Amino acid sequence: MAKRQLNRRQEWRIQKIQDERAARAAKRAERAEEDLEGGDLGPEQTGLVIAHFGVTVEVEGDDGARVRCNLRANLPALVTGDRVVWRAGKQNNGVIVAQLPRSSELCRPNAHGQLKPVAANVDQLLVVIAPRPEPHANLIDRYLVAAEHAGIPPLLLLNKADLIDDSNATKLDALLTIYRELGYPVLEVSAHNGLAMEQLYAALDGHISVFVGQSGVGKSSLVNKLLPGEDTRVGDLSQATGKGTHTTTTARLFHFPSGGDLIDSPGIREFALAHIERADVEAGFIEFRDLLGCCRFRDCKHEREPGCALLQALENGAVSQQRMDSYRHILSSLPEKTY
Ligand SMILES: Nc1nc2c(ncn2[C@@H]2O[C@H](COP(=O)(O)OP(=O)(O)OP(=O)(O)O)[C@@H](O)[C@H]2O)c(=O)[nH]1
Ligand SMILES: [Zn+2]
Repeated sequence: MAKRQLNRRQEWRIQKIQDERAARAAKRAERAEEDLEGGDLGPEQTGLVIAHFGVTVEVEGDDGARVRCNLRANLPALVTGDRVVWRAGKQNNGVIVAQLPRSSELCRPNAHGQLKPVAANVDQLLVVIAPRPEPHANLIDRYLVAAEHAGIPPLLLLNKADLIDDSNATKLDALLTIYRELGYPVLEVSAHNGLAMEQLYAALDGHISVFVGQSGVGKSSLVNKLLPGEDTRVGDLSQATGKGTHTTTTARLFHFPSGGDLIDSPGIREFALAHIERADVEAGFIEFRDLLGCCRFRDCKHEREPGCALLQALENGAVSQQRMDSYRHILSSLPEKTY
């Protein structure tokens, strides 16, 4: 009973905080609208959301200047990477007046299990692997399925190429060959000795990329090398409020000096399969696509059914055993209801 009361009280306090926040946001939006009507704002211009902090976002104008903006009341939630139309205010502030269409959305379930976009317009997913920790094909495949599902082209980045030796070269090569044959680009680099960094710069140039991959493969090392002098762990809430630095977990967009952008946050690095359903997994294995719908039974689960097009492809080598194992492993890890 005591526990329940405590929970209710906590719920009430959370609700109160949320209500107050919403009221403050509405007030700000109202003021922004007043400013608009008063003609106090500059002309409409386009910009890029480089970070968002609750109800305000940091926008980079096309001239590179960064401005903290409120959102006009009728706008949907914006995320890092969104392109917007905005108007500058008088004190390094501004108002977003429109959101431009997104080319892609990276979504993750929030604390309540609802799927929410966390980054927009990402057009390259770098799946980082390394000789150590040893890569797991089914984890790579999870990222590839997630990338296919989101419509974001993936690139496999083998970091720590300096650790390739006689003990692991054959196995790594066999693994990477599967992906190369499927048509996925593969790049071998080393954050430590700088191997193939020029090729990495070229691969990043002109794209908005995100890095994903298991812990310890060297994502931070790569990001630090690509963004020298930039503290990627720190948000800059402070600049506008003057209240000291504030480490944030919100996604943030960075410009690589060599060209291209990165959107990064701890949450994005964990982007994987939480929200994906059976049909998406099938479609996410690109070599299955032409075969889907060709099985004798419409509801074929590709286990041991006669006339199964996937099993046939496995037998004749068009589908590799490793990818089939991965597919089954991923399916078995999905929540029951989606199976
Ligand atoms: N030999 C070698 N070691 C590397 C290389 N890149 C990173 N490392 C090392 O690998 C370890 C893990 O690197 P991190 O950059 O922290 O890896 P991460 O993927 O960011 O890990 P999480 O933050 O846990 O997700 C560190 O000890 C790095 O020094 C590389 O190219 N070669
Ligand atoms: Zn089948």
